[in-house]
Amino acid sequence: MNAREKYGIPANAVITIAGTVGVGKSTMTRTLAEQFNFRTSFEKVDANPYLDKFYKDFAKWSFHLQIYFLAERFKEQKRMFEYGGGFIQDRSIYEDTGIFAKMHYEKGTMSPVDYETYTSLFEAMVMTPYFPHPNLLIYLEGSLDDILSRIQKRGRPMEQETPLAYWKEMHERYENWINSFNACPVLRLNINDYDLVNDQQSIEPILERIGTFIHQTSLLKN
Ligand SMILES: Nc1ncnc2c1ncn2[C@@H]1O[C@H](COP(=O)(O)OP(=O)(O)O)[C@@H](O)[C@H]1O
Ligand SMILES: Nc1ncnc2c1ncn2[C@H]1C[C@H](O)[C@@H](COP(=O)(O)O)O1
Repeated sequence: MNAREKYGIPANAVITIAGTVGVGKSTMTRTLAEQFNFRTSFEKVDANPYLDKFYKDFAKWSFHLQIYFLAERFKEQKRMFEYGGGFIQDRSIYEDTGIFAKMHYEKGTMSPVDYETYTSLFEAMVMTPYFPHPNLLIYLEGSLDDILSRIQKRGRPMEQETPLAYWKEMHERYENWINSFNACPVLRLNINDYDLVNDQQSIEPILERIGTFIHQTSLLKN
C-alpha cells in the first residue's frame, strides 16, 4: 500500500504548494509526488526567457514575465485537467495575480494599463472549465531570516542580488494574502516542523495531516 492509499488521498486529487520564493515548494512538491505516486507540475525557471531580465529591470519586464507565467500555468492547468488530476503543483496561479502582479503594480513597476490588461486576461482564463480549484493548497511558512538563508543557499544569482526589501515586502504580502485566501481548503505547514533535506522520515506526520485534512474538508462539503 502506498502513502496515497494509506492516508486515503483520492487518486484524482490536485494539491498545490504555495509560499514565498525559497520557502521549499519545489522540494515539497517532489517529496509529495514521490510519496503519493502523483505527477508533478513545476514552474519553468531555467528555461524562462524573461526571469533574468526581469530581476535586472522590473519596470521593463514585469508585464512580459506575468504574461509568460500565465501562459505556462494555463498550459499546465490544461495538462492536469486532461490527465484527470493526480498532481502536486509547485505554486498556484492565485499567487501570480494575488502576490506578484499586484505587488509590482502597487510598487509602480507595472503600469496601470498593463495591470488592467493582465487582470482581465487572467480572469478570462480562470473562468474556463480547465480551472477547477485544487482540492488542497498547502501553504509553507517560515521566518524571513530562514527564507533568506535558503535563497542564498540555493544560489540563483538573480535572486541573491535582489535587495532584501523585495523579499521582505513579499514575505509580508504572503502573510496577508493567505489570511484572506478562500478559493480552496488551506493546510499551513511551518518549515521548522520538518526537514526534507536531512530527515526523510519527517514527511510522515505531514502525510498523515494531509490525509486527515482532505478527509475532514470533503466531509464538510457533503
Ligand atoms: N525541508 C527543508 N529543509 C531544509 N532545507 C530545505 C527544505 N526544503 C527546501 N530546502 C532548501 O531550501 C532551498 C529552497 O528550496 P526550494 O524547494 O527550491 O524552494 P521554492 O521552490 O519554494 O523556491 C533549497 O536549497 C532547498 O534545498
Ligand atoms: N508571477 C511571478 N512574477 C514574478 N516572479 C515570479 C512569478 N512566479 C515566480 N516568480 C519568480 C520567483 C523566483 O525567482 C522564480 C521561481 O519561484 P520559486 O518560488 O523559487 O519557485 O520565479
